[in-house]
Amino acid sequence: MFTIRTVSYTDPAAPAAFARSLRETGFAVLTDHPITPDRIEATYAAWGRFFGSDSKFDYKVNPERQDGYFPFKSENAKDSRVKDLKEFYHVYPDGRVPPELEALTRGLYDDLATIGHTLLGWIQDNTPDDVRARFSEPLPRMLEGSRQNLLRILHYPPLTEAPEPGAVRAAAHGDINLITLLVAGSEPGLEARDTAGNWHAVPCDPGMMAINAGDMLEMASGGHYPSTEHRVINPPAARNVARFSMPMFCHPRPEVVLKPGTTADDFLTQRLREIGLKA
Ligand SMILES: O=C(O)CCC(=O)C(=O)O
Ligand SMILES: [Fe+2]
Repeated sequence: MFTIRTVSYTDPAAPAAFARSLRETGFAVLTDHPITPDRIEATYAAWGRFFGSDSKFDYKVNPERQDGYFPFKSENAKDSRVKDLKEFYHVYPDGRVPPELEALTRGLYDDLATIGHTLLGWIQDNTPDDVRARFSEPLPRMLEGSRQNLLRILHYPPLTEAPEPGAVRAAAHGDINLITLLVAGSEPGLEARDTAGNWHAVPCDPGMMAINAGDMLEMASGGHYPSTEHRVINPPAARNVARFSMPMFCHPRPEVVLKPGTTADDFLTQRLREIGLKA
């Protein structure tokens, strides 16, 4: 059975149910979280204007710092030959954000980072002792003082022509980081894969937030929390519209040891090469 549990952020039983869902499926869905649908909609609208204007080309990604604008077809999933049908912008605390988007985006960034810290505390407290003993430090502490958390603003344009065979909005992949927080996308399309290879739509009604475990949490927990593959499928012909989403990737401080001999920085560098974002 592959059941992604939906838990209320305010329910005292939420932390245990949340950790259980992550353990069983690599995913969990939160309701009653503090980021309101209005705010999400306003953020998508403002970034939609940015992606619709040529000023985005003034913010082209700085390959050293990885901040800024990544044009359409920059990234491929690990081991995928074709590029994803998306353009996106990477927000880091030390990186650039266009001035008209600064207040909205930085506010959201900070609130998501705080929620991420809380959720890592829930996971920490609800992980069996033998697994917890592997963590080089408590999970929430891995995030404290981190400048590496990444808010990615994604724009998947409507499909204009028949895409290259195999090209999708986002090909199947696992995330690199500890956990990812995904407020509801502007359209459906996100799916998660169970261990038998079947795909399941991830609930994404307004007001929901999906959370998934990434490769770093899988590694640090010795596989207790699976980094479940997920993808974003192309829109149906009857609803060929743009889709916006904004995953917050919670990343440890670079020197955090994920497993003996591997720091977060070592792991990130290796994975960025694999997905074509770093030379
Ligand atoms: O657009 C989405 O809903 C998910 C995007 C995603 O999985 C990613 O960027 O890693
Ligand atoms: Fe992802």
